[in-house]
Amino acid sequence: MLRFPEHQVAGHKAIEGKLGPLIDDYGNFYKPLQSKGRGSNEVACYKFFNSDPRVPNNISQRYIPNFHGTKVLNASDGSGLHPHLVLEDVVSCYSNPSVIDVKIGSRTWYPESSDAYVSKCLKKDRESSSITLGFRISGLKFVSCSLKENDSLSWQPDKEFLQNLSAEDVKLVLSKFVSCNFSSNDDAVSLRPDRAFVNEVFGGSNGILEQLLELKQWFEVQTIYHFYSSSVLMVCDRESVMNGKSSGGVVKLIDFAHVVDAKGSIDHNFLGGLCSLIKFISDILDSPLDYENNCIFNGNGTEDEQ
Ligand SMILES: Nc1ncnc2c1ncn2[C@@H]1O[C@H](COP(=O)(O)OP(=O)(O)OP(=O)(O)O)[C@@H](O)[C@H]1O
Ligand SMILES: O=P(O)(O)O[C@@H]1[C@@H](O)[C@H](OP(=O)(O)O)[C@@H](OP(=O)(O)O)[C@H](O)[C@H]1OP(=O)(O)O
Repeated sequence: MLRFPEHQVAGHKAIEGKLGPLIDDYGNFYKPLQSKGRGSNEVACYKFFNSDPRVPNNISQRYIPNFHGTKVLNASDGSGLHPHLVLEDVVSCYSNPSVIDVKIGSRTWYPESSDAYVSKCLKKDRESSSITLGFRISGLKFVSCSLKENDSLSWQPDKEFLQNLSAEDVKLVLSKFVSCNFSSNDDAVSLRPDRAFVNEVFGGSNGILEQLLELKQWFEVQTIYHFYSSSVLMVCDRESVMNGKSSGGVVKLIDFAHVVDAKGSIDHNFLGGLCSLIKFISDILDSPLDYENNCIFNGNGTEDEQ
């Protein structure tokens, strides 16, 4: 039985009669091929990552979701049969994952985009943290550890909220990804993050920071593709970490609709954004309390002095 992916945090969604991804009980994530060549571009990329020896094994096996070809399925929008990419559902092995989708790059439009497309992307890049930080948080769903009755267990702010985050807000949101101390939607933006899992999830030899650094090493040399508008998806499951079942978090590279031929040059746009994200995560690991002592998040994308 196919269903809407309950842990999907960004992108086109299979809700309100729209075309979006579906999942099954066997760990598959079915992403509909998008129109205007985006779907076929993505299929070509996944095929390439699966088979081309120029992509090192540590990159293709660890950071790219497994690809199982394409399958024609009934589309979520009721329009009939539609081809879908069959991907590994990278959150299927977790019961309550926290997920954050970070769109990398200060520029999300690809070369040869139409003027209208450039304007659309540039507007979003300017309004969000993309231009200033080299990345933006496209979506998230964080699960708290609260076992109190009536407490909401997850925080999934809307798109408008995420679109307006300052650098400090981004730091706080990333801190919340590794924290335990929020229990309702409102608390989620007003409490100081306790960073209960910062070392387990961001730190350590298997943690997210190390994974991002490994990805960065590849981007420092790869001249095959430029990844416009692609995301780094970061996942952690607090229960598994607490029970010692899983170490750290998981990093995956997703969304290859606008990946283009690099023509032999480094992808500075992606590399720059990745370095910036790495810096944010290193800072959170290295100086856990420096900014939390000075401000709290008031939920409006601004800070209040304490
Ligand atoms: N392989 C996967 N396993 C689990 N979840 C996934 C996977 N791929 C994508 N997702 C979920 O779906 C969301 C959207 O993915 P993706 O960016 O590929 O879609 P999109 O519709 O192309 O996005 P956009 O509208 O930004 O172009 C991600 O934020 C993530 O929550
Ligand atoms: O609707 P489209 O043409 O698929 O374009 C989507 C766009 O609608 C979507 O924005 P929003 O409507 O959700 O605000 C973009 O998401 P971001 O806000 O994360 O940029 C998609 O990236 C667009 O897809 P594409 O970039 O392939 O044109």
